[in-house]
Amino acid sequence: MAAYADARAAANSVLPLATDAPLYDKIRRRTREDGVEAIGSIKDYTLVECFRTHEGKRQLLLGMKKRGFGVGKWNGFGGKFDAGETVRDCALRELEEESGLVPERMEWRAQLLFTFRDSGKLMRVHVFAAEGFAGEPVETEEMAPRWFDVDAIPYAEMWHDDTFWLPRFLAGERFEGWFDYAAGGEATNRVLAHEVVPLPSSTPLKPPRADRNFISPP
Ligand SMILES: COc1nc(N)nc2c1ncn2[C@H]1C[C@H](O)[C@@H](COP(=O)(O)OP(=O)(O)OP(=O)(O)O)O1
Repeated sequence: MAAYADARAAANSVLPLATDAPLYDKIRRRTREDGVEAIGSIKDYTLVECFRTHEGKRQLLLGMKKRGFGVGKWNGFGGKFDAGETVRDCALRELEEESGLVPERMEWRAQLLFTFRDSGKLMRVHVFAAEGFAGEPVETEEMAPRWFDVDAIPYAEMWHDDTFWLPRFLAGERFEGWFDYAAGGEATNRVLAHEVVPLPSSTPLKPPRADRNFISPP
């Protein structure tokens, strides 16, 4: 089972990790040690964290998710890829669809991996920092937006993983992270183990192309 999953993950993992894939190795090791499938299928998402300075304070825009995965939690803006999209295209489209905003500047800063103890699903989330917006965000069918001072982020009402990586993101770091969720993922919202690895300074500021970034389980 584990060998099959490894082969399948390798075949599917067409979007290279920013680093040498040490986190994938650890995830595979966890599968072997626990006998719980950790890389059954890989699904890619984008997530955009929007910043502004308002009345002298640095602020982060979060949206209250109104439906679907992560409903009831504050998060950045993003989602799944449409056919043929690059990572950047997906991030820009999702941000505009969910908030009405188009940024002047957006840079890729992190890649997050999520595993769940009760499923073989591996989620890979490409995180951007965006800045420079003409208007105010609008409420959409998916998100109700609100600006938060960066020293008043509502971590208790967010995905548990945010407590581990968002402070580092706010500090301007670039990294790759792995967050291993307890069974019940969305409902229990508890990270059992995590790792955050800084990206080497030589890492390009844009993600690799994602031409074949459509990964479906066999
Ligand atoms: C599991 O932990 C997560 N933590 C954080 N911080 N963010 C997460 C986690 N899991 C997913 N996300 C992000 C990734 C995406 O930005 C959204 C989920 O996107 P969604 O499923 O809503 O995708 P859409 O294409 O927008 O969905 P629709 O089909 O409803 O349009 O959350």
